[in-house]
Amino acid sequence: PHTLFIADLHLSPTRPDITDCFERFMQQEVIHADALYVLGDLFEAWIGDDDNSPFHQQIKAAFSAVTERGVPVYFIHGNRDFLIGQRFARETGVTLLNELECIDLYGTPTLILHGDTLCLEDVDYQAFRRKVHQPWLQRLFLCLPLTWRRKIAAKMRAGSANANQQKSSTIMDVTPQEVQRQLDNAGVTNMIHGHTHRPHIHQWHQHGTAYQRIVLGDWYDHGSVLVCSAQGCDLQTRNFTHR
Ligand SMILES: O=C(CCCCNC(=O)Nc1ccc(S(=O)(=O)N2CCN(c3cc(Cl)cc(C(F)(F)F)c3)CC2)cc1)NO
Ligand SMILES: [Mn+2]
Repeated sequence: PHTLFIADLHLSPTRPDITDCFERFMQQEVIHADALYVLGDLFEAWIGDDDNSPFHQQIKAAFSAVTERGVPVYFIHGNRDFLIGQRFARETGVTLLNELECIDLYGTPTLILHGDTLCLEDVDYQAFRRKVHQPWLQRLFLCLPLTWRRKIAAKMRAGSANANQQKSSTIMDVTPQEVQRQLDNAGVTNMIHGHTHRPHIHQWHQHGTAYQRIVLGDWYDHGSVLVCSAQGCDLQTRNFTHR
């Protein structure tokens, strides 16, 4: 019995190699798991559940195949796919979670989140996030014709790509004080998140207590999967096949 965690796949029609690896992972591994948690940035972009392209249908079918076999799949929004909604959940059987959740991981209470809310030094991003998380703006955006949303999204992805290149790598990492604050606020000692694309199992002590923070890796040039069981957690890679 084991539980699987992935994040930051940034699935897009331009990267069929990532999609192939993801589909193989779903068909061969997730069907045998207790559960799968997707901790955000599953997609490189998401402009509404009504964007029903063949690519989106392909990914949705991969989720339906495992949820219909009784394997629960949970999703936490990332900074890219924050507009994934109830229609996607209904069509795939995926359960949407809040941005911060505490789960019982084989007896260890564990805080799970995407991780972008831990990066307090990236003030531009935090301002962007506050803006696009306003319910009225989300409702307005989702009312626009898909063609308009596609144009706006293309501009914004170009914008965030070049903004990211200019940021120093440290501001793109988590703020340690915020990590500790979130753990102590929840009263737990274990955390799993993605977003920073810096896979690692961090372990430290604070006032005589042992803490652990597991960061999931992105799927840019190979898959990254966290396999957790009663025996503990193991951060693993999955190779892409040559196409
Ligand atoms: O990625 C990283 C590094 C950190 C990068 C941070 N930057 C980042 O995430 N940027 C970004 C995220 C999503 C997209 S998008 O294409 O999916 N899409 C664009 C249009 N969206 C929208 C929604 C609303 Cl409510 C309102 C509007 C409005 F009002 F502007 F029109 C637009 C919906 C989402 C484009 C860029 N780490 O993993
Ligand atoms: Mn992210």
